[in-house]
Amino acid sequence: MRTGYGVETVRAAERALMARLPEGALMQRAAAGLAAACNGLLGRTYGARVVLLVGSGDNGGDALYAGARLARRGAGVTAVLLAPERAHEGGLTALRAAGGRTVVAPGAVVEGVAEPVGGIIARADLVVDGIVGIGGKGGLRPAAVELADLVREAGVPVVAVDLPSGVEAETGEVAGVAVRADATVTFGTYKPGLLIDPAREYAGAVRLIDIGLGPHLPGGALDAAGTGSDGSGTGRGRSDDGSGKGPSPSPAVEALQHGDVARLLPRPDAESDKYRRGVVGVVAGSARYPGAAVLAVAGALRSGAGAVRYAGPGADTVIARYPETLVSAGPPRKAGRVQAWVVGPGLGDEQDARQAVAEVLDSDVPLLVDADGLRLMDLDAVRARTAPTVLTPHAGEASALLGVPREQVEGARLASVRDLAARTASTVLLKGSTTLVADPDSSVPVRVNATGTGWLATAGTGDVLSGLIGGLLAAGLPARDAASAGAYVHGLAGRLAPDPPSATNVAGALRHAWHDITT
Ligand SMILES: NC(=O)C1=CN([C@@H]2O[C@H](COP(=O)(O)OP(=O)(O)OC[C@H]3O[C@@H](n4cnc5c(N)ncnc54)[C@H](OP(=O)(O)O)[C@@H]3O)[C@@H](O)[C@H]2O)[C@@H](O)CC1
Ligand SMILES: Nc1ncnc2c1ncn2[C@@H]1O[C@H](COP(=O)(O)OP(=O)(O)O)[C@@H](O)[C@H]1O
Ligand SMILES: [K+]
Repeated sequence: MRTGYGVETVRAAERALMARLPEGALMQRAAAGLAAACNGLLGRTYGARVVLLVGSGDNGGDALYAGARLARRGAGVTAVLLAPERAHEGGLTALRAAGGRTVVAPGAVVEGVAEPVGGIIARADLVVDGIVGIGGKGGLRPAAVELADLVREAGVPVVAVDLPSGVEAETGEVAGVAVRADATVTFGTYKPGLLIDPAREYAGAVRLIDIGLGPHLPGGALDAAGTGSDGSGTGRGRSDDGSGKGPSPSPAVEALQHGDVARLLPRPDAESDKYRRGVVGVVAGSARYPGAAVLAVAGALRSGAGAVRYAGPGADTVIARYPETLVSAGPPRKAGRVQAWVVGPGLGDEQDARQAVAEVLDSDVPLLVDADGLRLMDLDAVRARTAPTVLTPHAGEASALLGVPREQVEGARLASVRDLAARTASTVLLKGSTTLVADPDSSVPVRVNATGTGWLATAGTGDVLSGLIGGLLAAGLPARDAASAGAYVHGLAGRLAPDPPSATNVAGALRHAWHDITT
């Protein structure tokens, strides 16, 4: 499990750890990791030109100490100071002692000493972005924007310290200009912003440096380095430092990894039969969109469920393509017993479709609602359900349900998915470049899936996903696990399918993804 913690939680863990370490030790660990990553990126440090962008906080301090280390290995290091009088003192001293030099940023609020730095940045072999880290608030200030613009125009390689400056650590939102990094070296734990778009895109390749924070984070998680997260996300907090600030008792976000998904996927045993393995019912497709029925069934057939029932007008098309499906042309209530329903892909909006959605909403088994089903469902009926409900909107569908513009959902994906889950009392999977899965209980970490690829943005892949997750629900997975494991397998299938894949190819590649995960 990869976990991302919010800023208050990180700070509480940092305080608890710092209380046990000599002054400055933590920053030295961070700087050592950062310098090692820079050495790796530079290839040859001796003689390289390195430019540090240095803000007034500890993020700038990390950059300065790392710069000192690079200077001692023969790099020519120049620190561009955004606030010369407030830059980290120890870091400045270390850099100067190592032979590094400092210049004042053009927009810095000091009189008469600013130097043009555009040329220095343009000639750099590497820029280290230490403008601001987890202490950042709101969009970058004008002087920082000016530096970010210079870096973008220069097109030189950039390493961000802890976070790309300008992105929101807590949410993954980006208000205005932010630094675009090729790599981000982050300390102690991932931050949600490093895992969620649009911020994730600014971070480039993220490297986590273990600075000993893990045991002080709730749940004792140590992230991808893999030395301690129990993956339960229950997070009995050990981070309480007595400050009374009350950090969240669990990670804000978590991302399943191969091993986690392998443990979740159903596996038949000696006692299994097709009913015990779960029967999933698919209500999808219409005269207008018959293909959606086939694609949703294709996903369900590769979900590990014991059987797939199809109910609706696409029965003949489905049986012709997949003879193993149990089909009926009537309404869902006449289809026979199922352990979970999938409703919505390509359903259209005729009266029959409306009725079918109402019927499955009324059922007492887990239910996934997608696509047209999201438009046709009655929200009060959704909230009144006793069995788990999973909604799988893309940003457009989520915006309609929330009554906000689509851009607002795309810019604030974490807040949107949480809001929708709370409002609908459902597990919500928000599709897109990073798929998010939120539980109706807001204290439960949001799952982030990053296995996808832009190639998945093609018609019909969402239908395959619905069938797959529905099958996992029928097999008995809890809603959040079914949705996040389904997104993981589906994203991986998108990568394993030949480029450029169609939805049919993605469905076909599900078995390769499954095999890749479980063996
Ligand atoms: N936690 C850990 O375990 C460890 C943390 N470590 C490091 O410490 C970092 C956190 O340091 P931090 O707390 O000093 O905050 P930081 O990110 O430097 O920003 C504060 C400064 O930025 C300024 N500023 C604010 N918003 C701004 C904006 N929009 N645009 C421009 N400027 C803005 C703000 O100015 P002010 O509001 O005071 O005028 C203030 O001076 C963390 O990210 C990591 O790198 C590691 O060393 C070791 C382990
Ligand atoms: N840029 C992207 N990167 C990765 N995955 C994406 C991207 N855009 C869309 N996807 C994925 O593609 C699928 C598209 O689903 P959906 O929008 O419902 O399409 P359709 O309704 O045509 O089936 C979802 O799984 C979504 O997460
Ligand atoms: K930074």
